[in-house]
Amino acid sequence: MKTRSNYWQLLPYIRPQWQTIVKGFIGILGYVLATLALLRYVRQFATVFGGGDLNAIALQLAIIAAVFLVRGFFQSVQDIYMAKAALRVAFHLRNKVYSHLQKLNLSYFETAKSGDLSYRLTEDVDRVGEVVHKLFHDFIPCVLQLVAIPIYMISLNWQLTLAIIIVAPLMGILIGWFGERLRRFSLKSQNRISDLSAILTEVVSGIRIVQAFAAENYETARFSREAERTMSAKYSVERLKAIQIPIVGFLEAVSALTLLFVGAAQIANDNLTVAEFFSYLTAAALLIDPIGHVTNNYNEFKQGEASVDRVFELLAVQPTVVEKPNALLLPPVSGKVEYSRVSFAYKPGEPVLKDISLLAQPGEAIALVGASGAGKTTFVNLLPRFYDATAGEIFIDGVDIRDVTLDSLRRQIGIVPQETMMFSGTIAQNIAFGQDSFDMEAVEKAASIANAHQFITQLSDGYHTWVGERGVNLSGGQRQRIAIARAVLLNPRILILDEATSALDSESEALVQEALERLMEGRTVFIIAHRLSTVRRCDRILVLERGQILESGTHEELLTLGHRYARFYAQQFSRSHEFKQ
Ligand SMILES: Nc1ncnc2c1ncn2[C@@H]1O[C@H](COP(=O)(O)OP(=O)(O)OP(=O)(O)O)[C@@H](O)[C@H]1O
Repeated sequence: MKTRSNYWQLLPYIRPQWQTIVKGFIGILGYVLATLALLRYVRQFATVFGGGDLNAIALQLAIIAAVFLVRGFFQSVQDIYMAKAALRVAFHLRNKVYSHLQKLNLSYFETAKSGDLSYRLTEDVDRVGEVVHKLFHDFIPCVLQLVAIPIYMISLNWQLTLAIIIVAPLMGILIGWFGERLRRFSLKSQNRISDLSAILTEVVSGIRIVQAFAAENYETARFSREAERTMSAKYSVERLKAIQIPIVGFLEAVSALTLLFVGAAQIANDNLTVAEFFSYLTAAALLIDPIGHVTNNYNEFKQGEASVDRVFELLAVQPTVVEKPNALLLPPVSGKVEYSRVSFAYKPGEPVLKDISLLAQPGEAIALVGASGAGKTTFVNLLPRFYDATAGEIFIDGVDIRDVTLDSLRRQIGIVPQETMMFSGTIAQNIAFGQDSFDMEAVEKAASIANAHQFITQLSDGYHTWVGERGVNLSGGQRQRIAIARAVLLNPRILILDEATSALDSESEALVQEALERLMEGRTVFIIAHRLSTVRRCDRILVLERGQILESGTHEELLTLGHRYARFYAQQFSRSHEFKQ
């Protein structure tokens, strides 16, 4: 059970804004003092009101107008600084969540829904910001007024004040009761919207599959079911609010009527003058607004708590692959890679790699072949520490990869994936991905080596052509060559290549092959190979089966051996048009 609200976790984000908050508080203080001054001048005005001295009345009204002006000024000060502080809290929180997200492991993203994550980073963080804003800009000033104004009222006439506050505890209990329910309903509603947005993201990214399977109606029905759930969750929130507001309003009205009655009785008993009652009524009227705000704020805080929970839930997810506190920088390596009795399991008790040992010399190209699910991807994913081996060690140039910083390790390993992801930006920025500033000449050179220069220069804006979302569409072969250019520019000693399975047209294929060969030259390469031409060219071929190295040797050696690889070759490579020699 939750004992402490997650709101407390916002403190480290609020604290650095203290200077701005103090300025805002000066505004609040000025505002409350001006409100009290207003009550005083209303009382003075009430004494001259019935006297017929128009000059005196005009003077009092002018003073009241001036006090209003001053009060308005302080209100602006408070609004400006508190808004600034709250927006900055949301800004830092959002950045923190985003950078935290980047450090989480692949395993997290394999199960997380991207729509849900983006909702947490946008809507939820916004709502947290709004809550902080409400707290400083609305709640605290209102609470101050709710303290200051009643003190003034008590000093004027305590019997009257007592009449008002009799209903207050009842209201408090009611507000609390409603608030807790609102929080629960809101959490449900928020989760529903998140689910909805997850479906949307899923379908947008997989629209080709949806259309190819003619699953539009199925997806529309699924979305509609989810949307209906979202609607009823929201409806529960609104219905609760709709019940709460009139109940609280009724209690307010009862207090006002009681006040009128007790006021009349006090005047009849000569305990109160009419002017005092005038001022008293103004004070009571000034209380209505803050009471309403505090009620609403309380609801919003309860609703916001759901967002705070969701944001901090994400921040609480710990990466499983972590750097040692005293991790060293991996010095430039020559590219010797050693797997020493490495085992790995995604789920305990279900090993995917079993006791694998391997020594790759600098510059050696190693092809990994094997049936789908044999563990090839898992094997290469251990090297940049996307996952950590469950048992055994991996060394690069004799250094255990768990002893060095992730950054220095990953910078020395280039990866060319099967599907190249383009990020929104220019072609040049995509080639120099992850670098703030880069040398254009080097980018062009890398593109030339990757056989990409020519097609890039033919694009409308050359290297400055926008790609990624809402950018130009590149063909599969062009994307692969961009990925190769990325790796060339990084110039790592170690390379991981995941060969694309989909066939390219023969011209494109030849360009990619040539680019890959240039890229591989002089580097230690692990390549998940699907094409025979690649496999044959490698120094060593590892045949993986059920997480173990079944055979190892050159193409010729393995063919002569006549076991698994030879069968594999006969079954797959010889008959597949993709595996051209
Ligand atoms: N994130 C994961 N969580 C749980 N199991 C996984 C995960 N990724 C892969 N596996 C399982 O681990 C085994 C090895 O998968 P891996 O992707 O390494 O094989 P592969 O040889 O690269 O296959 P393919 O050629 O199809 O990509 C498979 O049984 C797969 O289902």
